[in-house]
Amino acid sequence: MAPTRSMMMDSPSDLNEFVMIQGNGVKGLYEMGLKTLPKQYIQPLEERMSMMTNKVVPQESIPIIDMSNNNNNCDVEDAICDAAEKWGFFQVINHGVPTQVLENVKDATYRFYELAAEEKVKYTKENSPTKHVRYGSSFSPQAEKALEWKDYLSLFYVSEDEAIATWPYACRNEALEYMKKSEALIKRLLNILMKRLNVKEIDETKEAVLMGSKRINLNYYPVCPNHDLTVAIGRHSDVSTLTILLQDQTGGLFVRTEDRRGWIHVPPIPGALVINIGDALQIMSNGRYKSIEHRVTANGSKTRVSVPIFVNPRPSDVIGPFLEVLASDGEKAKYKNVLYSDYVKHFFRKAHDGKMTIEYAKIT
Ligand SMILES: O=C(O)CCC(=O)C(=O)O
Ligand SMILES: [Fe+2]
Repeated sequence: MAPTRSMMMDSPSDLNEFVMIQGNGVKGLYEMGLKTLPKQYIQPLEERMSMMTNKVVPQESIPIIDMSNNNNNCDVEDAICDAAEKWGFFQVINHGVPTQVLENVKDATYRFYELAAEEKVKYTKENSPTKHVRYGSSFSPQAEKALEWKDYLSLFYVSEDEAIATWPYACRNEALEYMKKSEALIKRLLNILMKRLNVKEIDETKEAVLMGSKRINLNYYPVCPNHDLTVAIGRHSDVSTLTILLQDQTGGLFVRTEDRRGWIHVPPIPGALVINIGDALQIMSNGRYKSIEHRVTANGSKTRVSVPIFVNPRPSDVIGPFLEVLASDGEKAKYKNVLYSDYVKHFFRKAHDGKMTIEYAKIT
């Protein structure tokens, strides 16, 4: 029997069957014409953006950095390192990734989600032929206090051949092209950030630990009924070294203020990319660069897509503060050495919980 709207509202197992097992995602819920939010998505009061405790600070903004060659390189470098130290988040323009490549990957995101559920379901945890390709909804359903209004396709990059053989046809060329064309930007950013840490050269070992593996996610946030009662992504910081995020013109990404009392909106800028420091780089820089909490609100009138590239250490790498950072002025290590795959496992074991993940690596 086809599920009805009222079944969906009342029964967690029917909802799970429809969203996850059949692969309809929250996109399917939206397309059913639900007028009220199923209770599984209702977030506790303190997590809702409409609460006073989650004050939006409209006068604040993260830095917007023009990376074009016309600018004094030293100014650009300083702006990037300052932003990484103070905000952990910034936007870049004139970054060298062609606008067409960005437009194409957004179109490809829509193309994937417009596939029939029977097609998308081939990539769920239960069905996917490879653990490197995963289609899902919400974050970590078993662990969450409440579900999130989000569908995702997560693609772990191993090699071009493997990507061509296993990534969904609807989006694989565009996702690969976006990864390839952002490589120079990633290297430039990491070189700049390393210089301030006294790391003079990114040799093979450093390159592996900084950017030895990559994951690209195609996020889809459909229009949401009673959007104030839920979130699209709960508070978290990324476990990456760096994240390169492409967002569309909808808006909804918020970053924690420095005093942790409020949230700053990251305004969409056509052609820009949002860059944020992840936990791995906070650890490697011994806390010099900040991995900041962020979240995404659900939208009551517009569908939103975003495409982050998570630049990560390899799962088998051990990460800890770089010796160059500690040597510079006899600084004490704030973090211990941890196996990166253990760190990531720790992140996925629990619900989105702001900045708690990094406690795992802290020396107390
Ligand atoms: O959609 C966004 O703007 C942010 C996504 C995000 O934070 C993530 O995927 O980790
Ligand atoms: Fe994130």
